[in-house]
Amino acid sequence: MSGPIRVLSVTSELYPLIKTGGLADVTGALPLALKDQGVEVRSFIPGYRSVMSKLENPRVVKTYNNLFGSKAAILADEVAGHKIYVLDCPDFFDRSGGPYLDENGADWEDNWQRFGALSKAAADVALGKLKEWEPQVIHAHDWQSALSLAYVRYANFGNIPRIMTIHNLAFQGRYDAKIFKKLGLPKKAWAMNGVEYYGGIGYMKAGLSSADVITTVSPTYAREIRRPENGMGLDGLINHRENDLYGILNGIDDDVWNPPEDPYITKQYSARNYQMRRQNRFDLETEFGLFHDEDPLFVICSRMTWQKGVDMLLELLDELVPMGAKFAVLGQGDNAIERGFLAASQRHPGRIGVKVGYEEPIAHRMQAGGDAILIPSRFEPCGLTQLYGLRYGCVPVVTRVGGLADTIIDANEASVSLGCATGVQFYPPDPFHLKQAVVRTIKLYNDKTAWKSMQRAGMRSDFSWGRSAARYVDLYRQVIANYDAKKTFRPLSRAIRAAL
Ligand SMILES: Nc1ncnc2c1ncn2[C@@H]1O[C@H](COP(=O)(O)OP(=O)(O)O[C@H]2O[C@H](CO)[C@@H](O)[C@H](O)[C@H]2O)[C@@H](O)[C@H]1O
Repeated sequence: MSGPIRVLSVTSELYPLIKTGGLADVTGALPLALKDQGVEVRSFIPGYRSVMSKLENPRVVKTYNNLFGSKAAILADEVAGHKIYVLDCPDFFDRSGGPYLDENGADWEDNWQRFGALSKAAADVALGKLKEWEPQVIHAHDWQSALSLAYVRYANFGNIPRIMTIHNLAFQGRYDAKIFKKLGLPKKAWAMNGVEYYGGIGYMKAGLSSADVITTVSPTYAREIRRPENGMGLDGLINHRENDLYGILNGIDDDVWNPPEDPYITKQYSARNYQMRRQNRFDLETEFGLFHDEDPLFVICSRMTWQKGVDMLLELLDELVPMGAKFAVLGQGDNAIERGFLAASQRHPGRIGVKVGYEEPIAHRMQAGGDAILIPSRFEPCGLTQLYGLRYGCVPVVTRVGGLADTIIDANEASVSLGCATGVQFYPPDPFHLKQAVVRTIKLYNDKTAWKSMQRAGMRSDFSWGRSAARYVDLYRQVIANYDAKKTFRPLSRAIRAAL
């Protein structure tokens, strides 16, 4: 094959243009890592207000008079090293509030149209309707772009290999059956192996059943979602697709998350002089209104949702503070959880500091100044904040689930004596085991030799994108090779699957 592999990545978030969570970090970093490995990724994203304001030199490459009832255009641009196509559709995307939620935190009522339109227009690009560029693979991320694979699959003309990546199965985009007619898909798509899902429409379901290959963001999560307790109703389908399912661990963008050159922190440092973190710790304590003392400083930087298990921590705070733990908390999400943390900070001034909101610079300062980052997730497809913690010498304390299980080496007797422990793991995710983990962490923190060794081992570990990007390259190569002249996909052989 000559020239770079051409991939269209379809996503509702992309750092640094629009981010609400880890999806943006991955779709922002992976294309750059793939560029170094001979893949040209162009990303297809919605023209939210914040995205439109960051465009530099947009060109109109396609127009629509009626895309789900609205006028729209596809713009091409290059921003922050990314080649992007932006769906400019003011009716759907030019509004205040977030990408998925309005200012009151409710789902936008027209999300099915907004992300239906995104998917339809992305499928047009995939099917070669732009004169300037034709991709060889379409790669969709999460439910918001999943329908693009169905549009490609059911198109009358053209077809290319279709890859679906699950970042989080908890969000699925489920809608009433009555929207089916408005999606513009053929009747045959209304089927159990199509877009129909428990009598309605499931966007994630449609993506999973239309994909040639499915990936998720860690090997352990790939196994977990095959079980009813983690499959969120899709475990049956996922088991049916077991031969097409791959777990590829996320990496981190080590230019963005880079302590020696992080512009957001007071004192830059590296693995060699990480003691300089002390100044960052002091400043973080000041920023969160915490006492300056030697007690361990736990940081939490997370969406405030059931998934993240932060409600379990809330229950325990009144017991943990007297044990000598201090907490700096940054997050937003569930109102009851946000209120709970704010109330706890009132009860324990100087020991618990809380900021409700989304602040990228503070997220960096927490990693650079915290002693340990707490991630008590009930499930975690990969998790990125533990990887940032490793790189910043902020020791991760995590549940042994999903990507957290794959990336952290628990501090047991063997790993501590070998100097390869990088964090603390606990299981199952419940308040009792969380409390034990915090107690164990405080003990380790007070053993200065063990603690330094954990920080150093974490900072030595390499979770940059290189290796994982190489797995995506292999996958792209294989799916392209397995498309025959009739443009149908031959499932990958067992030997190839094993090699991937
Ligand atoms: N209040 C706040 N202010 C500033 N920054 C904040 C913040 N709250 C969170 N963040 C940042 O958002 C990102 C969250 O990363 P996670 O891996 O926890 O992703 P998330 O659960 O959103 O995404 C899903 O997708 C990713 C990507 O595949 C998976 O790793 C993950 O398991 C899955 O649940 C990090 O960059 C973190 O620093």
